[in-house]
Amino acid sequence: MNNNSIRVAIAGAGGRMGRQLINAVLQIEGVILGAAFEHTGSSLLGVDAGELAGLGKLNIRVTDQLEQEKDQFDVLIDFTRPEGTLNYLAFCVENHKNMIIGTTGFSDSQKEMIAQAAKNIGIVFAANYSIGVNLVLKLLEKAAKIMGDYSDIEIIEAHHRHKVDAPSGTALAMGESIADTLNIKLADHAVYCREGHTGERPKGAIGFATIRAGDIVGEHTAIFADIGERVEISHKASSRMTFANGAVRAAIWLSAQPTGLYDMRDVLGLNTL
Ligand SMILES: NC(=O)c1ccc[n+]([C@@H]2O[C@H](COP(=O)([O-])OP(=O)(O)OC[C@H]3O[C@@H](n4cnc5c(N)ncnc54)[C@H](O)[C@@H]3O)[C@@H](O)[C@H]2O)c1
Ligand SMILES: O=C(O)C1=N[C@H](C(=O)O)CCC1
Repeated sequence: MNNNSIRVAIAGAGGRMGRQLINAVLQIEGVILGAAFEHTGSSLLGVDAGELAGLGKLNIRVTDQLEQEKDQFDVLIDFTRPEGTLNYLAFCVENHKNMIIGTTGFSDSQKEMIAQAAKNIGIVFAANYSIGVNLVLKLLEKAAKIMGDYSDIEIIEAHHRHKVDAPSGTALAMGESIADTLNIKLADHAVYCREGHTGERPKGAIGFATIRAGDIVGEHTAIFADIGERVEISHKASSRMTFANGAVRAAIWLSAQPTGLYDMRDVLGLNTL
Protein backbone atom coordinates (compact mmCIF):
# COMPACT_ATOMS: atom_id res chain seq x y z
CA MET A 1 0.00 0.00 0.00
CA ASN A 2 1.17 3.57 -0.71
CA ASN A 3 -0.32 7.06 -0.47
CA ASN A 4 -1.45 6.92 -4.11
CA SER A 5 -3.59 3.83 -3.53
CA ILE A 6 -7.18 4.17 -4.69
CA ARG A 7 -9.56 3.76 -1.77
CA VAL A 8 -12.44 1.46 -2.63
CA ALA A 9 -15.84 1.11 -0.97
CA ILE A 10 -17.73 -2.14 -1.55
CA ALA A 11 -21.55 -1.98 -1.59
CA GLY A 12 -23.29 -5.29 -0.95
CA ALA A 13 -20.21 -6.35 1.01
CA GLY A 14 -21.92 -9.42 2.45
CA GLY A 15 -23.18 -10.74 -0.88
CA ARG A 16 -21.65 -13.47 -3.05
CA MET A 17 -19.82 -10.83 -5.12
CA GLY A 18 -19.18 -8.45 -2.20
CA ARG A 19 -17.07 -11.02 -0.35
CA GLN A 20 -15.05 -11.80 -3.49
CA LEU A 21 -14.55 -8.08 -4.09
CA ILE A 22 -13.10 -7.60 -0.59
CA ASN A 23 -10.71 -10.42 -1.45
CA ALA A 24 -9.77 -8.88 -4.80
CA VAL A 25 -9.16 -5.43 -3.29
CA LEU A 26 -6.77 -6.96 -0.75
CA GLN A 27 -4.88 -8.91 -3.41
CA ILE A 28 -4.51 -6.28 -6.13
CA GLU A 29 -1.79 -3.63 -5.91
CA GLY A 30 -2.81 0.03 -6.12
CA VAL A 31 -6.10 -0.27 -4.22
CA ILE A 32 -7.06 -0.45 -0.56
CA LEU A 33 -10.37 -1.10 1.14
CA GLY A 34 -11.87 2.15 2.44
CA ALA A 35 -15.39 1.16 3.42
CA ALA A 36 -17.88 -1.72 3.27
CA PHE A 37 -21.63 -1.11 2.97
CA GLU A 38 -24.74 -3.16 3.54
CA HIS A 39 -28.36 -2.09 3.44
CA THR A 40 -30.15 -0.75 6.51
CA GLY A 41 -31.54 -3.66 8.51
CA SER A 42 -28.87 -6.12 7.34
CA SER A 43 -27.75 -8.59 10.02
CA LEU A 44 -24.16 -7.95 8.87
CA LEU A 45 -23.97 -4.31 10.03
CA GLY A 46 -21.06 -3.96 12.48
CA VAL A 47 -19.29 -7.14 11.30
CA ASP A 48 -15.61 -6.71 10.34
CA ALA A 49 -15.32 -6.69 6.51
CA GLY A 50 -12.17 -8.85 6.57
CA GLU A 51 -13.83 -11.47 8.75
CA LEU A 52 -16.87 -11.41 6.47
CA ALA A 53 -14.63 -12.37 3.56
CA GLY A 54 -12.78 -15.01 5.65
CA LEU A 55 -9.55 -12.98 5.67
CA GLY A 56 -9.20 -12.02 9.34
CA LYS A 57 -9.74 -8.61 10.95
CA LEU A 58 -9.28 -5.46 8.82
CA ASN A 59 -10.79 -3.02 11.33
CA ILE A 60 -13.32 -1.87 8.72
CA ARG A 61 -16.86 -2.45 9.93
CA VAL A 62 -19.78 -3.04 7.58
CA THR A 63 -22.08 -0.02 7.81
CA ASP A 64 -25.13 1.61 6.23
CA GLN A 65 -23.86 5.12 7.18
CA LEU A 66 -22.65 6.48 3.82
CA GLU A 67 -22.33 10.05 5.05
CA GLN A 68 -20.02 9.03 7.91
CA GLU A 69 -17.71 7.13 5.54
CA LYS A 70 -17.62 9.62 2.68
CA ASP A 71 -14.01 10.71 3.29
CA GLN A 72 -12.80 7.10 3.39
CA PHE A 73 -13.14 6.20 -0.31
CA ASP A 74 -12.64 7.46 -3.88
CA VAL A 75 -14.67 4.90 -5.82
CA LEU A 76 -17.64 2.72 -4.94
CA ILE A 77 -18.04 -0.77 -6.41
CA ASP A 78 -21.68 -1.83 -6.45
CA PHE A 79 -22.93 -5.40 -6.93
CA THR A 80 -26.33 -5.21 -5.20
CA ARG A 81 -29.86 -4.79 -6.63
CA PRO A 82 -31.13 -2.00 -8.93
CA GLU A 83 -32.86 -0.06 -6.12
CA GLY A 84 -29.69 -0.25 -4.01
CA THR A 85 -27.53 0.88 -6.93
CA LEU A 86 -29.70 3.94 -7.52
CA ASN A 87 -29.38 4.98 -3.85
CA TYR A 88 -25.59 4.64 -4.03
CA LEU A 89 -25.61 6.47 -7.37
CA ALA A 90 -27.36 9.52 -5.87
CA PHE A 91 -24.83 9.57 -3.03
CA CYS A 92 -21.86 9.25 -5.41
CA VAL A 93 -23.10 12.08 -7.65
CA GLU A 94 -23.65 14.31 -4.61
CA ASN A 95 -20.16 13.55 -3.27
CA HIS A 96 -18.20 13.28 -6.56
CA LYS A 97 -17.23 9.63 -6.20
CA ASN A 98 -16.61 7.37 -9.19
CA MET A 99 -18.67 4.21 -9.47
CA ILE A 100 -18.22 0.69 -10.84
CA ILE A 101 -21.64 -0.85 -11.37
CA GLY A 102 -21.93 -4.63 -11.70
CA THR A 103 -25.56 -4.99 -10.69
CA THR A 104 -27.91 -6.32 -13.40
CA GLY A 105 -31.67 -6.27 -13.94
CA PHE A 106 -32.20 -2.53 -14.54
CA SER A 107 -35.21 -1.17 -16.45
CA ASP A 108 -34.57 1.17 -19.40
CA SER A 109 -35.47 4.21 -17.28
CA GLN A 110 -33.06 3.10 -14.53
CA LYS A 111 -30.30 2.73 -17.15
CA GLU A 112 -31.08 6.25 -18.31
CA MET A 113 -30.59 7.51 -14.73
CA ILE A 114 -27.12 5.92 -14.73
CA ALA A 115 -26.32 7.58 -18.08
CA GLN A 116 -27.45 10.97 -16.73
CA ALA A 117 -25.34 10.54 -13.57
CA ALA A 118 -22.29 9.89 -15.74
CA LYS A 119 -22.42 13.53 -16.86
CA ASN A 120 -21.15 14.36 -13.35
CA ILE A 121 -18.99 11.39 -12.29
CA GLY A 122 -17.03 8.56 -13.89
CA ILE A 123 -18.99 5.30 -14.16
CA VAL A 124 -18.06 1.90 -15.55
CA PHE A 125 -21.31 -0.02 -16.08
CA ALA A 126 -20.98 -3.60 -17.31
CA ALA A 127 -23.13 -6.70 -17.04
CA ASN A 128 -20.01 -8.82 -16.89
CA TYR A 129 -16.49 -7.86 -15.73
CA SER A 130 -14.71 -11.02 -16.93
CA ILE A 131 -12.17 -10.60 -19.72
CA GLY A 132 -13.55 -13.64 -21.55
CA VAL A 133 -17.13 -12.41 -21.78
CA ASN A 134 -15.97 -9.05 -23.11
CA LEU A 135 -13.92 -10.85 -25.75
CA VAL A 136 -17.07 -12.85 -26.60
CA LEU A 137 -19.03 -9.59 -27.06
CA LYS A 138 -16.46 -8.57 -29.69
CA LEU A 139 -16.46 -12.02 -31.35
CA LEU A 140 -20.25 -11.78 -31.64
CA GLU A 141 -19.89 -8.63 -33.74
CA LYS A 142 -17.78 -10.60 -36.22
CA ALA A 143 -20.17 -13.58 -36.22
CA ALA A 144 -23.20 -11.30 -36.65
CA LYS A 145 -21.51 -9.50 -39.58
CA ILE A 146 -20.86 -12.78 -41.39
CA MET A 147 -23.85 -14.99 -40.46
CA GLY A 148 -26.29 -12.64 -38.69
CA ASP A 149 -28.68 -11.78 -41.50
CA TYR A 150 -29.46 -15.37 -42.56
CA SER A 151 -28.90 -17.62 -39.53
CA ASP A 152 -31.17 -18.34 -36.55
CA ILE A 153 -29.70 -16.64 -33.48
CA GLU A 154 -30.31 -18.07 -30.01
CA ILE A 155 -28.68 -17.10 -26.70
CA ILE A 156 -28.64 -19.60 -23.82
CA GLU A 157 -27.55 -18.72 -20.30
CA ALA A 158 -27.23 -20.75 -17.09
CA HIS A 159 -26.78 -19.46 -13.52
CA HIS A 160 -27.13 -20.58 -9.89
CA ARG A 161 -30.48 -21.03 -8.15
CA HIS A 162 -30.21 -17.71 -6.22
CA LYS A 163 -30.09 -15.43 -9.26
CA VAL A 164 -33.12 -13.12 -9.30
CA ASP A 165 -33.09 -11.55 -12.80
CA ALA A 166 -33.57 -13.18 -16.21
CA PRO A 167 -32.28 -13.23 -18.83
CA SER A 168 -28.89 -12.43 -17.32
CA GLY A 169 -27.40 -9.00 -17.97
CA THR A 170 -24.68 -10.73 -19.97
CA ALA A 171 -27.19 -12.53 -22.23
CA LEU A 172 -28.87 -9.18 -22.89
CA ALA A 173 -25.49 -7.56 -23.62
CA MET A 174 -24.79 -10.38 -26.10
CA GLY A 175 -28.15 -9.70 -27.76
CA GLU A 176 -27.37 -5.96 -27.89
CA SER A 177 -23.96 -6.59 -29.41
CA ILE A 178 -25.54 -8.69 -32.18
CA ALA A 179 -28.47 -6.28 -32.71
CA ASP A 180 -26.18 -3.23 -32.89
CA THR A 181 -24.03 -4.96 -35.52
CA LEU A 182 -27.14 -5.81 -37.56
CA ASN A 183 -28.50 -2.25 -37.16
CA ILE A 184 -31.70 -3.48 -35.55
CA LYS A 185 -33.33 -2.89 -32.15
CA LEU A 186 -33.06 -5.87 -29.81
CA ALA A 187 -36.53 -5.06 -28.37
CA ASP A 188 -38.08 -5.56 -31.83
CA HIS A 189 -36.48 -8.99 -32.36
CA ALA A 190 -36.04 -10.58 -28.92
CA VAL A 191 -38.12 -13.67 -28.04
CA TYR A 192 -37.82 -14.27 -24.30
CA CYS A 193 -40.38 -17.03 -23.85
CA ARG A 194 -41.84 -19.93 -25.87
CA GLU A 195 -44.70 -22.12 -24.72
CA GLY A 196 -47.57 -24.01 -26.31
CA HIS A 197 -48.35 -23.77 -30.04
CA THR A 198 -45.76 -21.15 -30.96
CA GLY A 199 -45.85 -21.58 -34.74
CA GLU A 200 -42.65 -21.68 -36.77
CA ARG A 201 -39.67 -19.61 -35.75
CA PRO A 202 -40.06 -16.06 -37.09
CA LYS A 203 -37.21 -15.01 -39.39
CA GLY A 204 -34.90 -12.54 -37.70
CA ALA A 205 -35.84 -13.50 -34.13
CA ILE A 206 -33.14 -13.45 -31.42
CA GLY A 207 -34.21 -16.12 -28.93
CA PHE A 208 -33.24 -16.30 -25.26
CA ALA A 209 -33.30 -19.36 -23.00
CA THR A 210 -32.58 -19.39 -19.27
CA ILE A 211 -31.41 -22.17 -16.95
CA ARG A 212 -31.35 -21.70 -13.14
CA ALA A 213 -29.74 -24.60 -11.29
CA GLY A 214 -27.50 -25.38 -8.32
CA ASP A 215 -24.27 -23.43 -8.04
CA ILE A 216 -23.56 -22.59 -11.71
CA VAL A 217 -21.39 -19.44 -11.62
CA GLY A 218 -22.33 -18.22 -15.12
CA GLU A 219 -22.44 -19.82 -18.58
CA HIS A 220 -23.42 -18.20 -21.89
CA THR A 221 -23.67 -19.51 -25.44
CA ALA A 222 -24.74 -17.71 -28.61
CA ILE A 223 -25.80 -19.98 -31.48
CA PHE A 224 -25.86 -18.94 -35.15
CA ALA A 225 -27.68 -21.83 -36.85
CA ASP A 226 -28.33 -22.43 -40.54
CA ILE A 227 -29.39 -25.57 -42.42
CA GLY A 228 -26.39 -27.92 -42.41
CA GLU A 229 -24.18 -26.11 -39.89
CA ARG A 230 -24.13 -23.95 -36.79
CA VAL A 231 -21.59 -21.83 -34.96
CA GLU A 232 -21.62 -21.66 -31.16
CA ILE A 233 -19.67 -19.07 -29.17
CA SER A 234 -19.51 -19.91 -25.46
CA HIS A 235 -18.09 -18.62 -22.21
CA LYS A 236 -18.05 -20.48 -18.90
CA ALA A 237 -17.10 -18.80 -15.62
CA SER A 238 -15.92 -21.19 -12.91
CA SER A 239 -15.12 -18.62 -10.18
CA ARG A 240 -16.62 -15.25 -9.20
CA MET A 241 -13.05 -13.97 -8.72
CA THR A 242 -12.94 -13.37 -12.49
CA PHE A 243 -15.75 -10.77 -12.09
CA ALA A 244 -14.24 -9.28 -8.90
CA ASN A 245 -10.74 -8.91 -10.39
CA GLY A 246 -12.25 -7.25 -13.48
CA ALA A 247 -14.27 -4.78 -11.38
CA VAL A 248 -11.19 -3.76 -9.37
CA ARG A 249 -9.21 -3.39 -12.60
CA ALA A 250 -12.02 -1.13 -13.87
CA ALA A 251 -11.82 0.99 -10.68
CA ILE A 252 -8.08 1.56 -11.21
CA TRP A 253 -8.59 2.38 -14.90
CA LEU A 254 -11.48 4.77 -14.18
CA SER A 255 -9.37 6.83 -11.75
CA ALA A 256 -7.36 8.12 -14.75
CA GLN A 257 -10.38 8.87 -17.02
CA PRO A 258 -12.52 11.97 -17.40
CA THR A 259 -16.15 11.99 -16.23
CA GLY A 260 -18.33 9.79 -18.45
CA LEU A 261 -20.04 6.44 -18.97
CA TYR A 262 -17.80 3.50 -19.87
CA ASP A 263 -18.11 -0.27 -20.13
CA MET A 264 -15.64 -3.09 -19.59
CA ARG A 265 -14.68 -3.12 -23.27
CA ASP A 266 -13.42 0.46 -22.79
CA VAL A 267 -11.38 -0.69 -19.78
CA LEU A 268 -9.84 -3.53 -21.82
CA GLY A 269 -9.27 -1.37 -24.91
CA LEU A 270 -11.55 -3.63 -26.98
CA ASN A 271 -13.80 -0.83 -28.26
CA THR A 272 -11.02 0.52 -30.47
CA LEU A 273 -10.16 -2.86 -32.08
N1 LIG B 1 -21.27 -7.53 -13.72
C1 LIG B 1 -20.77 -8.72 -13.32
O1 LIG B 1 -19.66 -9.13 -13.71
C2 LIG B 1 -21.56 -9.52 -12.32
C3 LIG B 1 -21.05 -10.70 -11.79
C4 LIG B 1 -21.76 -11.34 -10.79
C5 LIG B 1 -22.97 -10.81 -10.35
N2 LIG B 1 -23.45 -9.69 -10.92
C6 LIG B 1 -24.65 -9.03 -10.44
O2 LIG B 1 -24.37 -8.45 -9.17
C7 LIG B 1 -25.54 -8.43 -8.37
C8 LIG B 1 -25.26 -9.10 -7.04
O3 LIG B 1 -24.99 -10.47 -7.24
P1 LIG B 1 -24.66 -11.43 -6.00
O4 LIG B 1 -24.62 -12.83 -6.54
O5 LIG B 1 -23.50 -10.91 -5.25
O6 LIG B 1 -25.99 -11.24 -5.14
P2 LIG B 1 -26.20 -11.42 -3.57
O7 LIG B 1 -27.67 -11.53 -3.36
O8 LIG B 1 -25.31 -12.49 -3.04
O9 LIG B 1 -25.67 -10.03 -2.98
C9 LIG B 1 -26.39 -8.83 -3.10
C10 LIG B 1 -25.93 -7.89 -2.00
O10 LIG B 1 -26.63 -6.66 -2.15
C11 LIG B 1 -27.23 -6.33 -0.91
N3 LIG B 1 -28.50 -5.65 -1.21
C12 LIG B 1 -29.67 -6.18 -1.60
N4 LIG B 1 -30.60 -5.23 -1.74
C13 LIG B 1 -29.98 -4.05 -1.46
C14 LIG B 1 -30.42 -2.71 -1.43
N5 LIG B 1 -31.67 -2.37 -1.75
N6 LIG B 1 -29.52 -1.75 -1.09
C15 LIG B 1 -28.25 -2.07 -0.78
N7 LIG B 1 -27.79 -3.34 -0.77
C16 LIG B 1 -28.64 -4.32 -1.12
C17 LIG B 1 -27.48 -7.66 -0.20
O11 LIG B 1 -27.58 -7.46 1.21
C18 LIG B 1 -26.24 -8.44 -0.60
O12 LIG B 1 -25.14 -8.18 0.21
C19 LIG B 1 -26.63 -9.10 -9.22
O13 LIG B 1 -27.36 -8.11 -9.90
C20 LIG B 1 -25.84 -9.92 -10.22
O14 LIG B 1 -26.53 -10.18 -11.41
C21 LIG B 1 -22.77 -9.03 -11.90
O1 LIG C 1 -24.33 -14.49 -10.58
C1 LIG C 1 -24.88 -13.59 -11.24
O2 LIG C 1 -25.97 -13.08 -10.89
C2 LIG C 1 -24.23 -13.09 -12.46
N1 LIG C 1 -24.78 -12.08 -13.06
C3 LIG C 1 -24.28 -11.39 -14.20
C4 LIG C 1 -25.32 -11.35 -15.31
O3 LIG C 1 -26.52 -11.20 -15.01
O4 LIG C 1 -24.94 -11.43 -16.48
C5 LIG C 1 -22.93 -11.87 -14.66
C6 LIG C 1 -22.67 -13.32 -14.39
C7 LIG C 1 -22.98 -13.71 -12.94
